[in-house]
Amino acid sequence: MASENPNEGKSLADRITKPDAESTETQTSGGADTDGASEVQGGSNLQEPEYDVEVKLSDLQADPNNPLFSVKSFEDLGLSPSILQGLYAMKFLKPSKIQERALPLLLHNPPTNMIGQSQSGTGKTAAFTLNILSRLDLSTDEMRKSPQALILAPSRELARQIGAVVSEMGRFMEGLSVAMAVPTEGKRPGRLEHPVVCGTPGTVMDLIKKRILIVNKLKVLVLDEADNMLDQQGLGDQCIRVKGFLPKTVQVVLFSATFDDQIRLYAAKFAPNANKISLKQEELTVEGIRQFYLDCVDDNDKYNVLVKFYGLLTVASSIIFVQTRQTAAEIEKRMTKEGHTVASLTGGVEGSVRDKIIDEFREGRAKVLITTNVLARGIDVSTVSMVINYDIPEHYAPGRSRTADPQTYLHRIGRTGRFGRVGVAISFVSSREEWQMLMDISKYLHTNIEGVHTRDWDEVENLMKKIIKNPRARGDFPTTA
Ligand SMILES: Nc1ncnc2c1ncn2[C@@H]1O[C@H](COP(=O)(O)OP(=O)(O)OP(=O)(O)O)[C@@H](O)[C@H]1O
Repeated sequence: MASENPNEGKSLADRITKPDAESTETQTSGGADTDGASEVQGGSNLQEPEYDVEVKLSDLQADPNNPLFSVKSFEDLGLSPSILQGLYAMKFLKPSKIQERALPLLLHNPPTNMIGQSQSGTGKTAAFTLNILSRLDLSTDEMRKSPQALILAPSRELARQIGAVVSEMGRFMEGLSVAMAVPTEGKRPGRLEHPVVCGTPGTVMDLIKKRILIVNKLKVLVLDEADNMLDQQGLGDQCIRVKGFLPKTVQVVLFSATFDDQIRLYAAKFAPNANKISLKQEELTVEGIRQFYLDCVDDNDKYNVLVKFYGLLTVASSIIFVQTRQTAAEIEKRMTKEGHTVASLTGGVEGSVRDKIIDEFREGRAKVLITTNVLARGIDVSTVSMVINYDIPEHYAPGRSRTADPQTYLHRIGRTGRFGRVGVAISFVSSREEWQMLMDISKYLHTNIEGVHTRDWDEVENLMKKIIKNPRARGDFPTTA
């Protein structure tokens, strides 16, 4: 089907310099102390040395079995010169598979809804952002002040991260500005007069009701982490209410790394007649994330193992996921006492304090982030080379036997291994029940989670170091004896 994208066929303006390939607010809070699920943000710049990144990334993007593979270039996708300029400034040389597949469908006119699935860290943000930027009308002052695209995300951190990506990718587009719709301290000065608005559902709903956010010119609605947004009662209701205020013609775009069968049906109602890009169950995990589990004697022993682990390893950055805010606070206290610089961010923290904590981690001032599921999704910090599941992710079902939550596991471990990098995910197991939950996750994801013996810490150290040393996934990992 031929694309009717208005930018198609336009030649590149001379001023665009393509980099040389050779050189180159959370509303989620599950229970009293167990945070729901949400995500973080991230700058889009690769933080590894350029020569290393470029050479190896191009290998990955030439492999048809890799989620980063593509045959087309960004120019082939019919993007405008100013957008291409933004992409090249970010050192995006080639689209990933999801970008290459989704963009022609998203850009086609008349606009069609989309439900898109792709593994963690494979560039879904750019896929929906490029559609938004391509559809904006910034030709008049009035339009530059009219919200035309709305992006909803489950956490304050993820909303901020996406907002930053949109601004960066569109920085050569005259008249582009992005407004954040996340909880603020104090009163808002006035209307949100920006073509792109990015926020969390509760705040967005509130701003629409107060007529601070005027939505009658809205063309695109994106739900990032859509399964999570539609699945959680509070968030789902708010998303539906927000959509109810938007013009009927709005293009609804849903993206996530996971859509289980039930949510898929629901998503199809939220985004009717959508183009769909789906993954098979066995395609959900990315090759670069090596998964292990460590046996701990009991719940108390988990902390000893954690300290031992951090005593051995100096990894670039790592995230420790726990089930409750109390556990997060306890680990923070104890690790700080041991001399580690850690940051802890849970649903109990609010507003701009959250921004400070996540920025501290992003900028590498704190190398360890302790968090709950509130940051399980979307966070993009490329230096994260290790994720620890201090507690195995499980569904909150009081009074019933414990059941594993494979989707949350997948999102948590996906905070490492971003865009072809390698990473290690380690889950702590302190009972037979937890081991069974982990095996259920492994079966669900068709993935191998290897046991590591804590009897021989030298071996543990060597293994982790070998994996983390290699910045890109190449399929030649060392294996356990
Ligand atoms: N075409 C590209 N070339 C180079 N880097 C890219 C490209 N597309 C995206 N990236 C980088 O890859 C990283 C991961 O992208 P992104 O955060 O969009 O992943 P995602 O698919 O949304 O992951 P998640 O499911 O965890 O939310 C980001 O740092 C982004 O800047």
